[in-house]
Amino acid sequence: MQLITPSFHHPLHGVEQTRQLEHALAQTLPAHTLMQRAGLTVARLALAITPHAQRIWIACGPGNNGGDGLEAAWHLQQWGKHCVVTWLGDAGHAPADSAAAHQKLTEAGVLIQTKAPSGHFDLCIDALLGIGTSPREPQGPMADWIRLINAQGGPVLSVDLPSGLHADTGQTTRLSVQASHTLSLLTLKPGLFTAQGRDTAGAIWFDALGAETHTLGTVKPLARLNARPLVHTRQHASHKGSYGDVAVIGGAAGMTGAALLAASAALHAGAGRVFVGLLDDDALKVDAQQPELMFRSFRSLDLSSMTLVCGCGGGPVIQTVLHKVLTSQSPVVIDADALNEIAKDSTLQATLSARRGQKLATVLTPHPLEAARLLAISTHQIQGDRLAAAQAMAQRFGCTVVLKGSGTVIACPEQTPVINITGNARLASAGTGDVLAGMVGAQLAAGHTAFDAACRAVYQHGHLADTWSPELALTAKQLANGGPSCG
Ligand SMILES: NC(=O)C1=CN([C@@H]2O[C@H](COP(=O)(O)OP(=O)(O)OC[C@H]3O[C@@H](n4cnc5c(N)ncnc54)[C@H](OP(=O)(O)O)[C@@H]3O)[C@@H](O)[C@H]2O)[C@@H](O)CC1
Ligand SMILES: Nc1ncnc2c1ncn2[C@@H]1O[C@H](COP(=O)(O)OP(=O)(O)O)[C@@H](O)[C@H]1O
Ligand SMILES: [K+]
Repeated sequence: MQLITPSFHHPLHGVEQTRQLEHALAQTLPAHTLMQRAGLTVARLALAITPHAQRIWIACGPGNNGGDGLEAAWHLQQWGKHCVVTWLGDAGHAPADSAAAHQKLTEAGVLIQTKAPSGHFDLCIDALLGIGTSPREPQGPMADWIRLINAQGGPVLSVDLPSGLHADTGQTTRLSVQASHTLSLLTLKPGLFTAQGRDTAGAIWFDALGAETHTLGTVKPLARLNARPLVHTRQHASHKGSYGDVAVIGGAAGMTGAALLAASAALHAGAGRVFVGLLDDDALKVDAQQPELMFRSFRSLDLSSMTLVCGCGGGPVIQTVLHKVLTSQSPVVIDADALNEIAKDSTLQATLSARRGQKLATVLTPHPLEAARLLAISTHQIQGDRLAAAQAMAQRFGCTVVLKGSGTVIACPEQTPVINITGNARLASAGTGDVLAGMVGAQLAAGHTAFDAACRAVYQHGHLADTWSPELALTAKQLANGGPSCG
């Protein structure tokens, strides 16, 4: 069993893949073994997180998630805990593993109740729903028990998934369990890490139930967790040309700041030289706070020799430069208003898609609303299945897509998508997206592929937020500078 941390690189399997693995593994083991292992590991974690808990409520649902709870209760009872077990199942109709667990617990003399318990519990174990969750709203006792678990206010350990959270998408029913810990069994599920997942699951633990890593590798995962990027030490005999040039194109009248943030971020993320092509003719010619940045008119930029970060603060006028940017042979990051203009224009969309045939590196960095415009669907639909939405955009435009938000998804045709778990809601502040675009630009300029550049930058962007001092405000400017202590 292990606690999942951002540096943990792991495949994420959805419901279908998890069932395939479960089936394959169960055939190699005596009956009920997987559920017995699940129950034991749940009981062990319960003990680890609340060693002094005496009164424990184990709320068990009608399926095999409930069976895991019954098995856990058996162990906790053996270890001297006062277990209050409630079950929504029916011994005559329960799945075979759960029915066996029910019989074992009954034979041990544990009372299994059907009514909601009263009083306070030192720990609630939520074994109501796992990967069998359907999107229908919980009703009756299931709904009452979820409310009661959430009202306890103490630690809640969810078995496999917080009840109500969908394993594949991270969507929840309106009523769902708010866990402080979740122990994901056999596989890690993508829904734990994106959309509502991170808010409902609490600390996420994983137990492979004895499955070997190579067994998990036999079924293609839906996604992977983003890995901490390797940091390469710079060769002594290198120079600024070794790290590439970035040109930020954007900053229409009144929106210079967004372009400056992206440029500053590219500079601090290691680009050799950073140019700024502002779209406002009356704009800055130099930034005294950041004299390293070189200001040029868009027309005078040699687009063929640099990585282009296009769109930050671009306004509608960005439309006038997009054809030239998209037909350049350079690596390109497309953000913000450039995405909105592409969404409106089928000719630009075709130009964008044509870059794939020329093997040109292209990264799109939409937030959910920009993604919705690109796919001509609603933000609600994007958020309803973020993995599928990022993959649809990557496929449609033939490039790498960074779908931002909690659990940013990075997708690219023919690659397993990646979910990033660094970062937190302190990033919900104006300009942090511009900073990310600049950071992706620096990684592209350093020579990484579009997918790797996106994965590296997204990880680092979130990591900065995770290690930010709690006493200090997180602003985009300081994020661009690499952190609050950096000026
Ligand atoms: N996979 C593995 O490797 C292993 C799996 N194990 C465990 O098994 C779990 C999967 O078990 P599972 O397939 O029986 O599904 P589960 O989550 O118990 O739910 C199904 C039941 O809930 C009901 N129900 C559904 N949605 C509902 C709603 N919204 N509101 C109300 N009710 C709803 C549904 O009713 P129905 O829709 O059929 O009417 C059905 O009765 C898995 O997560 C893990 O914990 C481990 O033991 C060993 C290894
Ligand atoms: N709640 C959150 N959790 C994690 N990351 C977040 C959260 N809110 C915002 N972010 C990150 O902050 C950045 C915001 O980007 P964006 O919405 O484009 O902002 P802006 O347009 O103001 O620059 C993205 O990288 C996004 O993933
Ligand atoms: K559960």
